Amino acid sequence: MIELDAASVCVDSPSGELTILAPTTMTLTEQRVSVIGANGSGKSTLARLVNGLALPTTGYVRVDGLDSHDDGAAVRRRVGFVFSNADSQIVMPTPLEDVALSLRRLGLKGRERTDRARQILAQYSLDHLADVSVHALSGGQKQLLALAGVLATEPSILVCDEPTTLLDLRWRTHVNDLLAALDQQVLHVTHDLEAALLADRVLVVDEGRVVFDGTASAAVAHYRALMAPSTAPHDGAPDAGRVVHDGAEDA
Ligand SMILES: Nc1ncnc2c1ncn2[C@@H]1O[C@H](COP(=O)(O)OP(=O)(O)OP(=O)(O)O)[C@@H](O)[C@H]1O
Repeated sequence: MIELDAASVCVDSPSGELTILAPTTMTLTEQRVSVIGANGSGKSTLARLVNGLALPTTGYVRVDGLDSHDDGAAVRRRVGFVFSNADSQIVMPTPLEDVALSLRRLGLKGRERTDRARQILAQYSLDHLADVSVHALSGGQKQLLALAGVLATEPSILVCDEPTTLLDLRWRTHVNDLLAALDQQVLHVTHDLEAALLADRVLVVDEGRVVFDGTASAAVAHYRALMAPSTAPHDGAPDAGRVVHDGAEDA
């Protein structure tokens, strides 16, 4: 379970303190939560808050009851993070070594760790590439490897920040299908509205605040209206979500 309690993120800028995420309060218990919104709206900031990569300037973030400020290491162990560019995540020369490195976190050593890494690669149909250079992998294979490496650490929650943005349609579908089948709670930041439509709950972020929170279809409709030139965004159906204004919601 993810809880944000008046959590905001501010950064220093040449013109003074800049709020990049306004105070946000919400509890996310749904298995599949998507976050959509324009470029630069604050989606990644929200995602980074959830796994402790960013700390709230005000308020609190708790994951399964653990405070990201006081228990940062425990939160990061619990929340796996997948980036859009797998190159920023893969650090070892071969897939086998990369997954084996992730497994160090679980305390596995030597032969046991190598065997487990091979099993994990096989699970993701990457076993035939176990010992090749990671530079030889396609973009899709790299993203799959990054995902395998994160899931190897057995996180209880997975945060994916636009994991399919750099992938072709076939790989995008493959990665989305894998995410959909996971037992973990998944917070999926995406520009892929088809994927967002499959979520149990969708947050729309705009100009540093969550402006809509509700069912997938209502949230996507809200986002489309927000993005349409010179069209005022309209509220979702009352039972399908809520428009959020400064932490309060419309009746
Ligand atoms: N450390 C920082 N200093 C100054 N501005 C920042 C900092 N981090 C983020 N920002 C700004 O905050 C805004 C939100 O960034 P964020 O990466 O969360 O957006 P996003 O919705 O994920 O965008 P995209 O879809 O393009 O990835 C952007 O305008 C970004 O430039």
